[in-house]
Amino acid sequence: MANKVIVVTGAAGSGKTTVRNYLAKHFKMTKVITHTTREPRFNEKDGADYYFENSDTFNQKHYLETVTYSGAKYGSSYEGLNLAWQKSSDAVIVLDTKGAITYKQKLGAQAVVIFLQVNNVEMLKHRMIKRGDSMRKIIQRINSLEYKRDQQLPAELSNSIVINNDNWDATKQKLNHIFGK
Ligand SMILES: Nc1nc2c(ncn2[C@@H]2O[C@H](COP(=O)(O)OP(=O)(O)O)[C@@H](O)[C@H]2O)c(=O)[nH]1
Ligand SMILES: Nc1ncnc2c1ncn2[C@@H]1O[C@H](COP(=O)(O)OP(=O)(O)O)[C@@H](O)[C@H]1O
Repeated sequence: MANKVIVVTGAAGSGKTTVRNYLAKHFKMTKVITHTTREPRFNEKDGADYYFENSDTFNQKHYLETVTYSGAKYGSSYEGLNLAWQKSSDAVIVLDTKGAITYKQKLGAQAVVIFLQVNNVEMLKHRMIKRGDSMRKIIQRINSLEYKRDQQLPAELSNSIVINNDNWDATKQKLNHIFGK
């Protein structure tokens, strides 16, 4: 079977990580772990949520693409993608919209992009609070250009699957329909 990667993108708090975990659990997709220089959140584990790096170790990997998002560096390595493909032909990765565009350009039909949106952008903030992010981090994020940019579907991703994630049960139904359950 040809290798594929599902790219989940959208604004912070739109539900990307939740969707990724659901696809990994119910559709036997392997998560691609990406690299970041941001600090781990209280419940995050190195190697499971991200590879947490400092600026030296970050620079030692081989990247398909890297971005700066809200003051930290993020990058998806060839090592990470190939490791996922060794485990299953379907992989799933969470990226900002800039990374999703690069993935689509580099991987073409091998990359299937899902863009998540919510109707009310105030919801995004409430979800970050619920997730346990610190107020300082939330304010920094909300004021970042990347956060505002990722609320809109970019023109380069106009052929993506767009899912409104206001309601989790409705989102699950859509994912089950798309991925055949
Ligand atoms: N382009 C790119 N974006 C990434 C990568 N890893 C994570 N991201 C994105 O970086 C942004 C910030 O991620 P994070 O700090 O975990 O915040 P969260 O999205 O609110 O959980 C999100 O849009 C992630 O999808 C990567 O390797 N490349
Ligand atoms: N449809 C939904 N309705 C309500 N809460 C949701 C929904 N989808 C995700 N969440 C919650 O919102 C918070 C942010 O979701 P998360 O998946 O971490 O977003 P992202 O990875 O896009 O930043 C989490 O606490 C998650 O459980």
